[in-house]
Amino acid sequence: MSPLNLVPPPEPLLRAAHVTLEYRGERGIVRATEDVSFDVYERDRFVLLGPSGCGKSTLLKAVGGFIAPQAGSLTLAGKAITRPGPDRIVVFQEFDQLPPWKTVRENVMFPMLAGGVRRKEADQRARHWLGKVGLARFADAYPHTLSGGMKARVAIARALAMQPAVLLMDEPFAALDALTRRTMQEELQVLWEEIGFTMLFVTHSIEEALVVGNRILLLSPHPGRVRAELNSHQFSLASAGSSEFQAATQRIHGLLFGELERAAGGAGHPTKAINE
Ligand SMILES: Nc1ncnc2c1ncn2[C@@H]1O[C@H](COP(=O)(O)OP(=O)(O)OP(=O)(O)O)[C@@H](O)[C@H]1O
Repeated sequence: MSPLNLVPPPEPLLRAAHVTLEYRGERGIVRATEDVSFDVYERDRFVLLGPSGCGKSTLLKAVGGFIAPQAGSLTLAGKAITRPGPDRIVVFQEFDQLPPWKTVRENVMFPMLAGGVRRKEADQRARHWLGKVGLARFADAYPHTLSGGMKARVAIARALAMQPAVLLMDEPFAALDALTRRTMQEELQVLWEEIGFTMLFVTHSIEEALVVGNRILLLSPHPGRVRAELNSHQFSLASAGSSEFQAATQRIHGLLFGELERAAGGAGHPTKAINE
């Protein structure tokens, strides 16, 4: 034992190390992110925040195993990510990803059955998770009869029923009206408190990042590079109107856009590091 009796820090569940991502098409190479590094630990609600086009979705796709980095590496529990897998399930904002000819319960069962889970167990797990998101009564309804918020809940139930190591969420609430969006953020928080899953959440809304996340990675405009990383566990929907919340919003805005606004002659906020 070392004389200082130091406890080694926990290993990250998900590690992005110097990740550069590119698209190669007929019109040449588009660099989406450059040299991006971050660590996600178990039970983190880790948010990728940045302006449109900074490569947030591309990073999520790479973590999902749909595209490979040009440089750097992505590892989950120490193993290189090389392909999609049931340990990383993505929830998108296009809820019409729910096949309309399947009932809500069949929609939740579908990926489990495709992954080899027996029908009886898939059915039990679907009912369990639909109960968790408050949709037990709608198990036999068809998606077109549901509101946008209810479809979002089905997508979340379907993802969590797969028991992924990391839940990947790509602007899942962006298409919802403001009130429903807030409700969904709150429900996600309640689910997380109850279950304690690990989540990687993409958004370009500063307020959403502060409410949903416990840690936020700020990315620069295209191509996305890391601007800063900060803790945000002290914020929730309840604190959204507070002066502390407003101050954090302003500071993040400055970190994200300060240089751009100064370059454009605007009243930008100074880019100072956040060391919380
Ligand atoms: N399939 C593709 N082929 C070529 N370029 C792409 C492709 N998908 C995205 N890009 C480009 O890669 C860059 C990053 O895109 P990405 O969608 O990851 O950004 P984002 O931060 O998620 O943006 P938004 O918030 O608008 O969704 C952009 O310049 C985009 O035009």
